[in-house]
Amino acid sequence: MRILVLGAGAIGGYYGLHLAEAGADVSFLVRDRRAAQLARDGLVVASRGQELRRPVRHVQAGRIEAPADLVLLTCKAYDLDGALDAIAPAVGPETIVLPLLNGLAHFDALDARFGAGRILGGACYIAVTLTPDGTIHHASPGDLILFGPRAAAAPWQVETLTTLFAATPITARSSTTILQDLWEKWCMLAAGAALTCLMRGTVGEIMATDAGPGIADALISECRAIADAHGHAPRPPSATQTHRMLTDPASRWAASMMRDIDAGLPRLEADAILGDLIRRGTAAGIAAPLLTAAHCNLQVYAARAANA
Ligand SMILES: NC(=O)C1=CN([C@@H]2O[C@H](COP(=O)(O)OP(=O)(O)OC[C@H]3O[C@@H](n4cnc5c(N)ncnc54)[C@H](OP(=O)(O)O)[C@@H]3O)[C@@H](O)[C@H]2O)C=CC1
Ligand SMILES: CC(C)(CO)C(=O)C(=O)O
Repeated sequence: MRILVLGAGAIGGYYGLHLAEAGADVSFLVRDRRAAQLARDGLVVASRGQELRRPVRHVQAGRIEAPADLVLLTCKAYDLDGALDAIAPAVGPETIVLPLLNGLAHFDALDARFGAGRILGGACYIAVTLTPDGTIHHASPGDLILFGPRAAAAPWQVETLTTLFAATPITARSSTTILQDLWEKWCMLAAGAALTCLMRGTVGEIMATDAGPGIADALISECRAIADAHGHAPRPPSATQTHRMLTDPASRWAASMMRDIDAGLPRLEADAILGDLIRRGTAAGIAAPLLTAAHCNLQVYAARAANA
């Protein structure tokens, strides 16, 4: 199976490297700066106390010669339009696209461009960061990836990808409930990103304040109400896990959007993760005042960064 990974960033690089290590036919579609890094150093992942480094095949936009069987789409939400232009020559009649972005906002653009039938759903539970030197740091104990068809039967690529992941150390599962999985991940992430970005701290730091635990509960409830209104209320294991994760007094976790703020990145995925959820709430008649305050806060951050 020919796999094209759009982006050799944190997510694309981590999963793509492990697939390549396991012998899969993987190429990375990258831009100039990353192409130079890959040519010089190979793809480098620091994970579980080990450094993995290997040369990888990479290609730049305009140089794609044949369709891929599977495209892994791993850009940030704010780069989606350019990324869709870049992968278009690799999407032939039989190609399947697996986006691994957070949230659900990307599906409208993907479905309109390539047709909903060929767009899988995918969600990752992992904390990985690409540093300026090109190394991908894996900071979470786990690396779960879920993927599956959103409506129709699974195409052959799903089974092949499952087999390929089985030859890696990654925890990977094909799912028959990927839309529900995506909503559960989104609820957890939106509540966690709103909490940690609004307060600019880790969950543990926030739990040590007077109002922190109540605000965490209220954010979880806002996300749940919106998901419920769309028929996707988090199931009990996810609800329990989210509550535990976002109220743990000993936790040093903050959402990746908060890590992006700490790193001074000028662009955030606030609209895809919070704005889109708030709009879906509004459409269903559900107010989300705390999510809205967090989104406003992040819009001010982005405006300041853009004007700096
Ligand atoms: N990091 C994490 O722990 C997790 C991230 N996610 C989600 O995964 C998605 C990806 O995040 P992440 O991997 O962290 O982001 P990164 O910024 O680390 O990687 C994204 C990569 O996409 C590349 N890219 C964007 N547009 C193009 C293009 N047109 N052509 C080629 N390459 C392109 C960027 O390249 P360039 O270097 O040229 O800008 C960048 O290297 C996000 O939606 C995020 O929310 C989900 C779970 C966990
Ligand atoms: C899985 C999780 C919550 C890991 O930090 C994430 O997706 C993020 O922070 O963006």
